[in-house]
Amino acid sequence: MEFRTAGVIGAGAWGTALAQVCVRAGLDTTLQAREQQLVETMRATRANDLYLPGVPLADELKFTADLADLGVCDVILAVPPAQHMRATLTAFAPHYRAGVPVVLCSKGVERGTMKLMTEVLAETLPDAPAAVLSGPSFAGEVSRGLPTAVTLACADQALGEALLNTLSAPGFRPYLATDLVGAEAGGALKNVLAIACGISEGRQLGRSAHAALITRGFAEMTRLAVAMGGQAETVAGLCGLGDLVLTCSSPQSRNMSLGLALGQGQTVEQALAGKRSVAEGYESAPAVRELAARLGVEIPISEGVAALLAGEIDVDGLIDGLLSRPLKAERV
Ligand SMILES: NC(=O)C1=CN([C@@H]2O[C@H](COP(=O)(O)OP(=O)(O)OC[C@H]3O[C@@H](n4cnc5c(N)ncnc54)[C@H](O)[C@@H]3O)[C@@H](O)[C@H]2O)C=CC1
Ligand SMILES: O=C(CO)COP(=O)(O)O
Repeated sequence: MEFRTAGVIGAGAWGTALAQVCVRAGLDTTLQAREQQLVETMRATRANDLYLPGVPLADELKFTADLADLGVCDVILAVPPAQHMRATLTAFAPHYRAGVPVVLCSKGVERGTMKLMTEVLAETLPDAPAAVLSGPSFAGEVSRGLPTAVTLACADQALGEALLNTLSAPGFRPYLATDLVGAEAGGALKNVLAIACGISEGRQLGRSAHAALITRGFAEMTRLAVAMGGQAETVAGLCGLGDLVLTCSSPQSRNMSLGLALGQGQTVEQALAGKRSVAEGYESAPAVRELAARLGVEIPISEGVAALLAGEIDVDGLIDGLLSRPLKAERV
């Protein structure tokens, strides 16, 4: 299996950064943006000023607004916000070539259906071999070539190995896994938990609270992932713990910075006002909450964040609720 050409769907910050990685990996790469104007600007300025300002884009990178142009690619990376994955893949379906692997790079759970991106893929492109790419990776850092390591999950070992070789690039080191559900659960949950860490930071609750939140957040991430059919070992890797630590530790994270604003007293509307970029934790929180309830899994931190975002409680209510839970044995 050899892949020479890559098509990246979605020219937000992460799609753009991954397109840079593909070029660095030696792939002939086309980045698709839904905004025609952005395509023209990127062609003219070699920069994505809308979603990833200040990063010079590789000379070899090609741009298009037309999904049909990706129909010839050997591998597809799907990077729209999770809530738009279904519509995006449905629009791509007429151009999809059977057998071409689709690497899902978005982090979230679909609202309403509570489905993971692999399930959305199976319903929109039923014949597409799936992989999930997820891990600690801020677009701004990766696009500049700063190093990181991520999880690449694929159920088919041979395809997984081929994708691993295809997508590894200087400074970008994927590790192979077979557990797609675990990889997806980690990426979706860490965004909700990062909002909680941001709130703690905004309220100046201290480093101890921060560490306690990450640790108990990891416990609930593991519980939910396992109940969904994933493996605890996967969640303990880059796509779970790794990404949780990153996202909870830096205001570079859109999710953590949303929490910071809430902790500092802004309303949800104020904190999101004028934002062009997506905070997936905000988008996925209701679905994560519903999923956990359906599976009978306790996720008190994420549940509290979902309740706060839904306007059911305020920040004090969230903190009091977490600190007044019954005392119990420490376990996952
Ligand atoms: N930014 C980052 O550092 C990372 C982001 N991700 C994930 O990548 C996914 C995409 O995030 P970003 O690239 O950061 O997005 P972004 O926040 O930079 O940009 C928003 C994107 O949403 C697209 N969009 C808006 N409305 C749309 C619609 N109706 N249909 C389809 N697309 C629409 C825009 O065209 C744009 O590409 C998310 O799931 C995110 O969690 C994963 C790893 C790192
Ligand atoms: O997923 C990310 C880093 O791995 C990006 O996090 P944010 O979406 O919170 O910015």
